[in-house]
Amino acid sequence: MANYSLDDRFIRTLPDSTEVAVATKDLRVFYGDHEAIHGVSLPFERYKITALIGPSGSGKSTYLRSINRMNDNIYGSRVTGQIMYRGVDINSDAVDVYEMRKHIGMVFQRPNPFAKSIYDNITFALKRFGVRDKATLDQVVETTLKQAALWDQVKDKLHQSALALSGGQQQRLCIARAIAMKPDILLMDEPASALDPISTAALEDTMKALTEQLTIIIVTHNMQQAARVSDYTAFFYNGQCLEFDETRKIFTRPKIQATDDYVSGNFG
Ligand SMILES: Nc1ncnc2c1ncn2[C@@H]1O[C@H](COP(=O)(O)OP(=O)(O)OP(=O)(O)O)[C@@H](O)[C@H]1O
Repeated sequence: MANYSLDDRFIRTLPDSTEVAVATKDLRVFYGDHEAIHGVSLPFERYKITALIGPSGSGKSTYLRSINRMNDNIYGSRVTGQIMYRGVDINSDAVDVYEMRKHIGMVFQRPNPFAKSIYDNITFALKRFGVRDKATLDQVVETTLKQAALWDQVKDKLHQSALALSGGQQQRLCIARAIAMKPDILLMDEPASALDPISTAALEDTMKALTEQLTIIIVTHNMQQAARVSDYTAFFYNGQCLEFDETRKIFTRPKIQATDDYVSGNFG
């Protein structure tokens, strides 16, 4: 594999007028003594989709998970630096992590519905946060399933097990479940990796439609997908972000050799 210089970087600065949903500043993630993310500073524009790309092991998932502090759950991990959200550093000990995750939700690589009905999957967290009114819950179920492009397929079986749905349907249910909390930001870790092309296309349409109400940060190995859905792309290599720019620039005229080699398939 070519040995790329980690000093060779281009990180686009967004104009001051840009509304930034969340930004990391000098974010470092450690697993024990191993520093997996070496000081990444990136802004994520509100209501846009940003794709995180890069070779396996470059730190994309670690970085993504740190944004809503999922790394807190990993024994021995430590995160330093800032994660600025609405003027608050949510990497601070003072932050209520469960409350914060209502604003910054996550969808994982493998669909992980609860072993409950479709309806209960969507309403579970809302009920835990005290929403009891049936009409309100019914409304949330219908709205979120429509947003996730699943309503027509499941409206007559809302009380059947979510586990009986196909993989693509389960993933869209997990999106409906995540958006039921009305998050401001949705983190998606390779959400289409277990899906067929038709389900993937439906998922990408759903993502684009969701940008009317939220900001998406997605890890993907699929370059066509990054080019199709995202507004910005960040290229990760060896725990660093080497290039961050508008997606069309990353895929047509990247400024960094490593990015060029990666997006054109000449890497490694
Ligand atoms: N739970 C963990 N404990 C210890 N080390 C970890 C853990 N998760 C990831 N790492 C290490 O952190 C580094 C970055 O891994 P990460 O999974 O974030 O990369 P990635 O770019 O998302 O890879 P992939 O594309 O293969 O999913 C790797 O060296 C990996 O071995």
